[in-house]
Amino acid sequence: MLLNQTEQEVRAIIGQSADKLRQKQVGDRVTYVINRNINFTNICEQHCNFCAFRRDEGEDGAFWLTRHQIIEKATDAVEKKATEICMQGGLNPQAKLQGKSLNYYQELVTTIKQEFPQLHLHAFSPQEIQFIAREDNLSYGDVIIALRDSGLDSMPGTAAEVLDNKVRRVICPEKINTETWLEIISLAHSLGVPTTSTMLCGHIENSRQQINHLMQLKQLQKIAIENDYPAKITEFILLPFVGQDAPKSLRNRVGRDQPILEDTLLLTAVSRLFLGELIPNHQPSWVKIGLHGAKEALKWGCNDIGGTLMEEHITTMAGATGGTYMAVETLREAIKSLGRSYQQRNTLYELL
Ligand SMILES: C[S@@+](CC[C@H](N)C(=O)[O-])C[C@H]1O[C@@H](n2cnc3c(N)ncnc32)[C@H](O)[C@@H]1O
Ligand SMILES: Nc1c(NC[C@H](O)[C@H](O)[C@H](O)CO)[nH]c(=O)[nH]c1=O
Ligand SMILES: N[C@@H](Cc1ccc(O)cc1)C(=O)O
Ligand code: SF4
Repeated sequence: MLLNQTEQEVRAIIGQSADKLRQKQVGDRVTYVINRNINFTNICEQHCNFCAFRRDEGEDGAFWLTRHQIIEKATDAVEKKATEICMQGGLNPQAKLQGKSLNYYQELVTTIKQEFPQLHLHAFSPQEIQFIAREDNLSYGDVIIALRDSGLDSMPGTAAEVLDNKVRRVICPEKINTETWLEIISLAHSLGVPTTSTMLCGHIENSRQQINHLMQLKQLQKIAIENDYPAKITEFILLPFVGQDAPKSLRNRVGRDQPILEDTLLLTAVSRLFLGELIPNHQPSWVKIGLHGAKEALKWGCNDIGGTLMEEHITTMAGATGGTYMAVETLREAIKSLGRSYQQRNTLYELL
């Protein structure tokens, strides 16, 4: 099993194989996207054991942005030439309009899209879709169609964590299970909404569970392609767990504050080898492993350096040290220093 290799020389060979495959599949060019995160609230009814972002209503540090604040952030993003807004939030049962969660989320979408129709709105994880459906007693399809028709362009494949119900019962016992995550992502593809895919790694999961996670992503992509769905998975992003300020239960069990870069790189390489031609775009998270780590990951199978983000709260609140904003020039310099060329892309990996 590749993931169980501990010797540095053996790991290096796995990395080189992934790097070669990356080169063959997508060439040497490294892409980036100019985007802005907007986390509209951190008030959340759930209590995931890795999450330092969530707050109860009224608790210290709880926030809930107004429409005006959201427009201000989007305006600033457009001034900085952003093509994408990435929007996710806590699951806040108070976030309703005329008694409906869907109305509130649709208003989030139209707030941005009416003002800036050219912006690509990448928003709402499968967990958020399930939350709206449950609150309003709607089907997942009803929710996705309504948001899509209001202007939602694509969805983050977050909330995947590790697609293993045993792991989920420990790290996110209140979250949707594996089957529901897969169902909602596949439904989005069939309804013409592209998604990304992620894995929250480096906590309690074992290598068999990591491989099984990748296998399920592969299967999802096969379903989208074989059924000729109008959308599919655009990229894979490894999200290494940051434990420093995460809830003590998980932090102490994992026993470390920051991700181990060497392990992240090995999994980066194995993900490239394993997902193969089905998911050709791979992105590291500079928020979680730093720009230095992201540059390394570009030698271990990644071909994209991610987004400018402009602000980041979720893992920064967990103690991530990678920063919250990367200027375009910084991303380009990082790519150039590897002897590779850079290219701006949009959310769907079309070159700009
Ligand atoms: C915070 S949620 C926001 C959307 C929504 N509340 C949900 O859970 O789907 C987005 C993702 O952030 C990631 N995340 C949260 N805390 C993290 C941590 N301490 N380290 C690394 N990733 C983390 C998880 O993968 C999670 O699915
Ligand atoms: N790695 C992180 C991301 N990545 C997502 C990208 O920025 C972008 O939205 C995607 O590639 C679609 O174009 N976003 C975060 O908020 N935090 C990360 O750590
Ligand atoms: N917001 C997620 C990262 C993310 C965002 C959008 C994506 O499509 C994928 C990953 C985090 O901080 O962990
Ligand atoms: S990961 Fe998402 S659902 Fe879980 S507690 Fe954090 S904000 Fe809430």
